[in-house]
Amino acid sequence: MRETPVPDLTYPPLTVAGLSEAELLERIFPRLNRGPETNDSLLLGPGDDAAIVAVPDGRVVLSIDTQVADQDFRLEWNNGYRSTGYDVGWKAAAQNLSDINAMGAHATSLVVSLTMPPETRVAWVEDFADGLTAGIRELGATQCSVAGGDLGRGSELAVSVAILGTLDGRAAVLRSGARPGDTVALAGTVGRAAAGLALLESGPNVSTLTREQRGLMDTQCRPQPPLAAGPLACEAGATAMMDISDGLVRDGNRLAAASHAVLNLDPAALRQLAEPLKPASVLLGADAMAWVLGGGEDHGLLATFAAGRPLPAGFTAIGSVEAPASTDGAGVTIAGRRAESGGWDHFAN
Ligand SMILES: Nc1ncnc2c1ncn2[C@@H]1O[C@H](COP(=O)(O)OP(=O)(O)O)[C@@H](O)[C@H]1O
Ligand SMILES: Cc1ncc(C[n+]2csc(CCOP(=O)(O)OP(=O)(O)O)c2C)c(N)n1
Ligand SMILES: [Mg+2]
Repeated sequence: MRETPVPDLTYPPLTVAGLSEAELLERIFPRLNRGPETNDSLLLGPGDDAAIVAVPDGRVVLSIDTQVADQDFRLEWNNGYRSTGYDVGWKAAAQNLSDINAMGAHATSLVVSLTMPPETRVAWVEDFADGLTAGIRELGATQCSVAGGDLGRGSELAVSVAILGTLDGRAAVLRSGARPGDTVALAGTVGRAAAGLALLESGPNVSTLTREQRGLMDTQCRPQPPLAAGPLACEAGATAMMDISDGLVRDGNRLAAASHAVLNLDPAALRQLAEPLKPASVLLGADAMAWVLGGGEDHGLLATFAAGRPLPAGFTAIGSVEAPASTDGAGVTIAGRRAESGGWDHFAN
């Protein structure tokens, strides 16, 4: 659990412009890598020109993801909630750990770059470091350390994380291996982060929200990707896998296209996924099914498994893989009918 943050009582509040880079780093370093675990692969951590990591498997899984203020989060949302540094640090960890999870791997280290306007409070940056550390630990990525990073000044607050992972000798699970007859399965949630985003953007004031509604907001601000499920799916012989960051149908279309297949989803399974989102959808006059089909950022896993195989822990069947009727017929269908895409596109949305 999160420790109660020490309030910043200085007035005016200390901002990053009031410290040197070295002084700011001195405040960040002790907040990183605080777990009891030791990471054998980190040979040299923060403090030199670059970090050094061992790659015992001979291969490294590598990804990068960026969050920019007002594109991926807001410091102040329309419902009055203020994203804490802790939220943004947690989400930076979660969305990057998720891409490693989606290959069937586990994360070993990451580097983080923070671009900040000069008026950013030092307390916010410290909270960011705490959130990053807590996200890694509490999501279960106990072998992942923060190997280093970068600080810079800019007009927008932006956070980039590049992350490394290992497959421990296994073959990765790609998007391209789904075959007709396979079961389509989901681990983690879909639609919760989108419902949370709708509450943050247009919902009633944050102070009036119920526990359930706060929980949806929390999924948007501090997502909980199912990190045990990726390596488990890999070991269980998943034929294809990806994480859902942009929406079930949009991402499902990507997996389907890579596999030259149709993912035919079961409407009853989709209705079950929508059911817990109903109260929030009624409150906002929104469509719970649209959140299930189009909502990104829960970072659940979409995977396919050979028919008849028991699904690994955490996965539920939501459909089956079929052969496309024509060469350009790959995509997602619901009970045989082509699904509308929706979902997130940075340049179209
Ligand atoms: N600017 C870029 N240059 C090269 N490759 C990119 C760039 N942006 C994205 N990609 C690649 O395109 C693929 C899809 O990217 P993205 O949608 O960001 O993946 P994900 O949703 O899993 O994070 C990834 O393999 C990614 O590495
Ligand atoms: C202020 C704000 N507007 C919109 C969104 C919704 N949103 C932003 S990015 C995104 C999709 C996931 O981000 P992306 O950078 O595409 O991650 P990737 O697919 O690369 O993992 C969504 C649904 C948000 N989280 N915050
Ligand atoms: Mg991904």
